[in-house]
Parts: sequence; C-alpha cells; structure tokens
Amino acid sequence: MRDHSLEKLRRGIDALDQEILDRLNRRMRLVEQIGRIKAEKGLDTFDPGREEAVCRRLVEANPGPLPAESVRAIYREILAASRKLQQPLKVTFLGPEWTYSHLAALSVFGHTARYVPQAALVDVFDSLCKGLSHVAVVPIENSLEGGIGQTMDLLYERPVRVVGECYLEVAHCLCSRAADFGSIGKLYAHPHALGQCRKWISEHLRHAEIFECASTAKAAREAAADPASAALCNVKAAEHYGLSVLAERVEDHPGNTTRFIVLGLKENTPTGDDKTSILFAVADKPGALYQVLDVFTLHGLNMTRIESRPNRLHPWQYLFFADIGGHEKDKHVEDALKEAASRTTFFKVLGSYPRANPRNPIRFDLERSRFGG
Ligand SMILES: O=C(O)C(=O)C[C@]1(C(=O)O)C=C[C@@H](O)C=C1
Repeated sequence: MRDHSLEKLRRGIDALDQEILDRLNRRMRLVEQIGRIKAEKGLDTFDPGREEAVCRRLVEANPGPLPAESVRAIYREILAASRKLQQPLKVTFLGPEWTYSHLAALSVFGHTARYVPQAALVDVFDSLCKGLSHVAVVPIENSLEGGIGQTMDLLYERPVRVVGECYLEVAHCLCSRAADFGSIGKLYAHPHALGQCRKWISEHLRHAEIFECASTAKAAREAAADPASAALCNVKAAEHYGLSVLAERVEDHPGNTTRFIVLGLKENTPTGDDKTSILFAVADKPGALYQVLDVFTLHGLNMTRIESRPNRLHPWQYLFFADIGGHEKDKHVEDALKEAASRTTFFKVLGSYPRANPRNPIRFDLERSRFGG
C-alpha cells in the first residue's frame, strides 16, 4: 500500500534539494567571479581567515536541528568545491596516504582538494617553499608526547607561515593480516605511536620485536607484507592496506590528540578570534626569558604554549616556540610583539591564524570511517 504522507514529505525534500542546488550554483558563480579577481591581483585562492569567518557565522546563526558539527562538515566540502572551481588546491603532507596528517588535511580541506603525499617532513616543507603545493599540513604537538621536534626545526629553517591549526583525536588500532595476537612476532610502528601505546604493548604484545617506521601508514604497509606482524595505525590505513583491526583504541590515555598546523607562504587576515605563533632566542643572562614573557603579561596577552628546542646551528643555545592569543595585526598584539622582539637576540613571527578549540578535536568515527564533531 502506498504511504501518501511519506510521499508528500519526500516531494517536499525534492523541492528543497532543488532549491539548495540552485542556490549552491548561484554561490559558485560568485566564487568564480572572486576567483577571477584573485587571479588578476595575484592573490591566493585559499583564504583561511575568510573560510573560518564563513563557518563561524553560520554556526552562530544556525537555529538547528542541524548540529554545529554537521554545518562545519557540509561547509568543509562546499568550500573545497569553491576552491576547486577557482584553482584546485594542492595540499601536501607526510605520506603515504592515510597517515594522521592525511586525515588532518582532509578534515581541513575536504575531499575535492588535490593531496600530494611526501616521503619525509623536509619534503613537505620543500614542496611548499618551491611552489609545488599551495599549503602543507604538519603535526606540531601531541597531547601525550609533546612537541614534534623536526617540525619545530623546519619552522626555524624555512620561510613558511602558519596559516591555520586543527586538533585531531588520535585513535590507534592494532592491525594485522594475522587472525590473533598469538602469531604476531613483529610490531611496526611510528615512535610516537609506540610512546602513546607503551603500557598496552607491554601488557599484550610483550613478545613482539619492535620496528620503528617513519609514519603510521608506512607501518601498515610493512605489516601488510608480513602476516606474522602487526602495525599501530588508524582504521583508514588498515582498510587501505588490507589489514584487519585486532584491537581498537590501544593508546594508554583516552583523549590522545595531535595538533596540526596548516602552512602557507602568505599572511592571514584577522578573524577576531586568532592565535599568533612566534619563535625567539634570548641572551645568556639572568632574567632574559622573563623579560620577554613579562611583555605579554603587561599587554594582557594569554600565552597558550611555550616550548624550548635546542638551536641546531648554535650548540647549547635554545629557541623558544610560543603561542599567544590575538592576531599580529591587532594593535595591542603588534605593540607587544615589537616590544618583545626588542628584548630578544632572534625573533620571528611564524603566523597568525583562526584559533581552534583543543577541547573539541576532530574525531574520526571508527565505525563509519567519517569525521565527527
Ligand atoms: O571569499 C573568498 O576569498 C573566496 O574565494 C570564496 C571562498 C568561499 O567559497 O566562501 C572560497 C575560497 C576561499 O578560501 C574563501 C572563501
């Protein structure tokens, strides 16, 4: 028997879908016009500040029942389609495919960007600096393991700008071609994944010989070649390399999150809720670091991170990486940066970008292989 009320509702949906499509195409015609202006003026297609402003405005104006995370997910793909019409955006990251960097890049740039995996982190920076990619996505710190030293070194050495950030929940799985733990003699894993799963491994895989790999996806690739081995990787890498998931979420602490930064070559426009990353060195004298930090206190700027790293060009000297609230173009931030710089021996603004919320990381839904809130 035909259900007339169901058919009527579906006719309503069809009419609305047509309206959404017409409006999306009207939007895309405006996007094409902007694309032509940008091309004439030599401006970048990707404007992270504007994109964040578009999403934030919609999330704030959203009356529901559509959840905020769905508004963001839908607009992630609409904006990706917009950029693709203007000029396909090339996004580079540490590969192979389905590393956490790849997942982070997908969560920022959607599925229609062009993804360019690299074999090493230095190649990711070089691809951007040589103009072979428009943007790069690299890990900068993990909630359990701390700063990613190699990224910090390359931020010091290369003329790149930080133009965005995102937090991604890291959910490691033990994946293998083997049917159970008993037959696993080797474990392939990235050193950070090993650090994050230390306790679990000592309880469940004490007998396995450990082989470190340059990425979690490479670990999956190695495990695919040897049925008596396993890898610590995400569920997408397991799927891609034909591995079964033997155990889910094997990290020692829930809430394991990695912060990724988006790199570009140009400055960002302010959005009203930004963060600025800086890098500096101070003289070898009492109170030198305090003098710099004091400037931010006096200007009422919140410092959300400070981390030191050995300066590889000058042994036993240190570089400080810090993040403060605000945009370098905000007057009070600009004044503070100028004053702080005058108290250092080296000072570099790495970039200002829309602030992301570490307490609400992007989650990769293991069951549905989709991004959630
Ligand atoms: O406003 C722009 O600069 C656009 O190019 C349009 C648009 C959009 O679709 O809203 C597309 C790409 C940019 O990264 C930002 C926004």
